[in-house]
Parts: sequence; structure tokens; C-alpha cells
Amino acid sequence: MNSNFADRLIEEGTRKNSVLVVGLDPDIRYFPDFILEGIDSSSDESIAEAIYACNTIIIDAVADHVIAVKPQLAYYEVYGSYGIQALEKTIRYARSKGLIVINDAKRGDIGSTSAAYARAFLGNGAMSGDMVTVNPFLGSDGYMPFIEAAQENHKGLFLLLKTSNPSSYEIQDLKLENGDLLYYKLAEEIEKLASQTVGVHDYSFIGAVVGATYPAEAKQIRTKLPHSIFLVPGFGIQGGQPEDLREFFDDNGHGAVISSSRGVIYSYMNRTTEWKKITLPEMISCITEAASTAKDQINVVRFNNVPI
Ligand SMILES: O=c1ccn([C@@H]2O[C@H](COP(=O)(O)O)[C@@H](O)[C@H]2O)c(=O)[nH]1
Repeated sequence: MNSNFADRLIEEGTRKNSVLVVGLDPDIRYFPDFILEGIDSSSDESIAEAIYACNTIIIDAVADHVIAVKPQLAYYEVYGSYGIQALEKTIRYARSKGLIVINDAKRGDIGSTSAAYARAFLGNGAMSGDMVTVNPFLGSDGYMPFIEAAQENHKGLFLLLKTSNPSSYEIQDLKLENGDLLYYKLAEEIEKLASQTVGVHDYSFIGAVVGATYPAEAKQIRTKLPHSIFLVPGFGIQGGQPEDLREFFDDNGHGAVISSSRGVIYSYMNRTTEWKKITLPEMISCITEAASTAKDQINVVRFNNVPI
């Protein structure tokens, strides 16, 4: 086992020739009819069964083309304990297929509570994956417990830095007294820790979330934060284009993993207005093709070999 999770991410990316992460954001309104057959839409238990069934189809369809899956916790928590069970089964299933699991939980609290969150997501329990997203805006006592747990258990984390959403500038781009932006300052703080915790590829298990929708900002962040792998959401449906991804990678094509959720898992909705009626083989083929296309588009950019 790699003792620094950054090495595992990089080496898996090389082995699979992919840095694509597929987000598992289950929304039953977008499920084909065949998955919902016999499902009671007023029962959380029944919906959670459909979610797990759908996730296994997606995982099988994308497993050869992605290094990781990223369940978005909100979509599971909404169904209470049944939703959490669907999440736990999904994590187990994805790991059984050799995939890295990034829990997109965006947790962070006062130190004692963060320590409990860190045990939940970076420990050995059923809800623990390999990495978790962390909200650093409570300060270092809020994020250090995640860093300590990740180090102890050979796992990793991504601290929210410059998120992909349109209003992220409202807080993250606030100007400090010295003229720096808030996210610059945070990048400097992360770098102090990341530079001390690098693996053999010179990256740390302490990563950062930087949205594909902010390529110019990513270029500047990279100069401040050379030792963190970026988790890059916002590619596809939110507007991030393949050519926007160039700045996220280093000269070796390392340094970032690119996430896409709806663009892959609901790709069949773009194929036909009759998408509700698609069959299982049609669903699989659409999702596999979407993942394979996204992987190839990203590879062209990260190896900088062909102009888009
Ligand atoms: O800055 C961020 C951080 C997290 N997300 C999450 O990623 C996915 C994006 O979904 P798409 O369908 O690929 O747009 C979603 O789960 C967000 O909660 C983000 O978008 N931006």
C-alpha cells in the first residue's frame, strides 16, 4: 500500500491512463423507468434500493475509464438511514472494483467534532472511503483532524479552495488588507502543510478543490500550491471545457483529477427525448461512452499533445 495517498492517485492515474472521477449524484427524477419498476416513490427504503441498483450499473459501466467515484453525500442523506446504507453499499461495491472513493461531504467543524467527522470518513467504518472533501473555513483546528486521520490511515483529503459555483467569488475572492485574495491566503496555509507531506511524486495527500470554471485562478493558485493535487469539479454541465483544464496539470500530466457527475451518469438524457424508456444495455453503452470520451478529452489536454 502507498503510504502517501497522493502516490496512489498518481499511480492509479498512470495505470488506468485516466484522471477522470465520476460523481455519483443520484436523483431519481433522472432514472430510467426500468430501474424504478416496482419502486415505491413514497418509501425512503425503496428509493435507496433504486439508488444502489443505479450506482452499481454506473460503476460497472465506467470502471475501466475512471480512477475514482465521488458520491455526493447530500443525495444519500436526503433518504435518512436508508440513504446512508445505500452510500455504504456503494462505497463497498466501488472499492471491490478497484476504484478510489472520494466522499464529497464538505465537512469541517470545531476541532472535537471534526475529529469525529474524520473518523467517520477517513477511518475504517462502512462510510469511510479513501478521500473526503473538507470545508476549511473554520480554520486550522477544523481541518487538522482530517489531515491527522488521513496521515494515520494512509488516506487523503481535498480542502475547498476555489469552488466551481458562480458566487464562489463572494467570499473566496475577498480582498485582504495586504491586497491578497482570501483563497490565496488559504492556498499559502495549505502549502505549508502540503510541502511537508509529499510522497515520491512530490505531491501531498492534502489536496484542494479548484473549479474547472476558474482556469485563470487555477493558474495562479498552482504557483502558490505546487504540492497539492487539485480535485476539479465543474467540468461539463457547469461550463468547464476541456481546453480550460490545461492549467490544472503539471508538465508530466499530473496534479489534478477531473470530476464529472451529471454529464456522465445522465448522459442518456441528451441522446433521446424518450430517455425514460431506455433499456439497460442502452444505458450502459451511453454512460461508458460518455466516460470514455471525457477521459480522452482530458488526456489530450493533460499530455498537451494535440490542440483541441
Ligand atoms: O466546487 C465544487 C465542489 C463540489 N462540487 C460538486 O461536484 C459535483 C458536480 O456535479 P456536475 O454534475 O458535474 O456539475 C456536485 O456533486 C457538486 O456538489 C462542485 O460542483 N463544485
